Amino acid sequence: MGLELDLTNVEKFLKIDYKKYDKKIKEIHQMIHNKTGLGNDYLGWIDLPYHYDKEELKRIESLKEKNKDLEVLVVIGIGGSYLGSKAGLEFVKKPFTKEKTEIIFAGHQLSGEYLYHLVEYLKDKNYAINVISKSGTTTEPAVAFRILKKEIEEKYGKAEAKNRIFVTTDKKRGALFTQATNEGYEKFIIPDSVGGRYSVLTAVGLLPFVFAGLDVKSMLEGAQKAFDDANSDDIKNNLAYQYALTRYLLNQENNKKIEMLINYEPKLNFFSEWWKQLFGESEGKENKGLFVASASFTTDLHSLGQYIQEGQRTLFETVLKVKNNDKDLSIPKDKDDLDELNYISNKSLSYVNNKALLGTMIAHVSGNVPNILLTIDKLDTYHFGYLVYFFEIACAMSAYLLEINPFNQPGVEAYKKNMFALLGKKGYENILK
Ligand SMILES: O=P(O)(O)OC[C@H]1O[C@H](O)[C@H](O)[C@@H](O)[C@@H]1O
Repeated sequence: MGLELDLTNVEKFLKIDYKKYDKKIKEIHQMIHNKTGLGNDYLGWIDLPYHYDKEELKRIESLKEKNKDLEVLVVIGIGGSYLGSKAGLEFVKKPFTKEKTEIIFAGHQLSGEYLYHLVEYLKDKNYAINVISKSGTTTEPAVAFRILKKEIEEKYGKAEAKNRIFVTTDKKRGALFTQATNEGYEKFIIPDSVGGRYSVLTAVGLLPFVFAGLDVKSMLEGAQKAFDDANSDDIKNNLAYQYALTRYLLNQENNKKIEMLINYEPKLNFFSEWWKQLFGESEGKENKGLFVASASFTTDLHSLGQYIQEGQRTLFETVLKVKNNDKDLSIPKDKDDLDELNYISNKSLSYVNNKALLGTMIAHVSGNVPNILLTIDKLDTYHFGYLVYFFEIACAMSAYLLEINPFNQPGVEAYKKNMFALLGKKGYENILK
C-alpha cells in the first residue's frame, strides 16, 4: 500500500540511465540523511513520520476533547502554514457534508471582502482560532489575526477569548511567540529545523486535522511507509528518487520548463496547491527549476487542454491517478437515448473517468508531452500522509540534483519590501527610490 510509478510515457522521449546517476543519487541520499547539504539546518522534517512530537499530539487531542462542541475553528495562516492542512482536509473530506467542527481558513490573502463576510458568519457561531505562523511576522495572517482577535474578545470577553486562541509558532522567538507568551495562549511548536512548506506533519497540520476529526494516526502511518520506501540509496528501489531524477532529466536533457500536476478528482485540487509551493519555493532560484503548474481534468481539458495538446512543447505532465473511489454512481439507461449515452449505460463514472485519463495520456503523449504516471489506491488519510512525505523527499533530491538549497526562499522578500515601502513602513523609505 503505497504508490506506483509508471515511466513508460517518458521513456519514449528520454533514456533514463539509472546507472549513470547511481553515484550522485547515493551521495545526495547521504547528504539528506546525514544533514550535510545546503540548508542542512532545515532537514528536521526527514524524521517526522516516526519522530513527530507525540506529547504535543496528545495535547492537541485533549484540547480537541475540551472543545468538542466548537462549530467552527478558524485557521489563520499562509503558504506553508496553510496549504498542507487545507490540502489534507480537501483530500479526505466528503463533499457536501458538514463536519461537526467546520474548519475555515483566513489570513491566506488580504481580501477585506473575504474577511468581512467571515466576521459576519462567525457572529452567531461557537468558534475558536488557531493562528499559525512560523516567523510570527507574516503580514497576511498578522492582519487577519488582529481583526479576528478583536472580534473574539468582543464576543466572549478577554478572559474567555484566551481559551479560544491557539497559537502555532516558533519555540522561542518571533512576534507571535511573544504575544502568545504575554497573553497566555496555548502554544504549539513549529520546530526550528522544519521549514513552513515541510511542516504538515507538525502541529501546523495536526491541529486542524485533529479538530476536523481526521484519522491522524493513519496519516502518520502513511508517512512512515513513504519514509521506509524512500530509505534506500539505490535508485532502482526508490520511487521518490526515480521521480526526482526523471523530472530533473526532462528539464536538463529534454528542455522541458514546466511540470503540470494533473488530477482527475476535485478532492486533489488543494493537494496540487501544496505541491506547487513545495517545488516552486524549493527549486525556483538561481534561474533554475521547473515552473510548476497544475490542472484538474477533465474540467481543464475544456480550457487548457488545447494548449497542452498543441501549444509550446515546453511542458510535461505528472498524472496523479486514484485507483479506487470510495463512492461511485452508474450511468442510467434512457429509453430515448437522445444524448447517445446508452453505449455506456450501467458503466460507473470511475470507469468513464479512467478511460478519459487513458485517452488523454495517449493524446498528450502523441502531442509530445511526456507523462509521468503516479497511482495511489485511494483518497484517505493514509495516502495523504504517504504522498506528502513522498513529494518532500523527492523535492529535496530534485533540488540537490540542481545544486540549490531546497530550504530557503530569498526571492519571496522582494514583493514584501515593496509593499512595506508603499504602505509607509518605517525603515523601507528608500526601497522604491
Ligand atoms: O509561517 P510563516 O512564517 O507565517 O510563513 C508563511 C509563508 O510565507 C513566507 O513568505 C514564505 O514564502 C513561505 O515559505 C511561508 O510558508
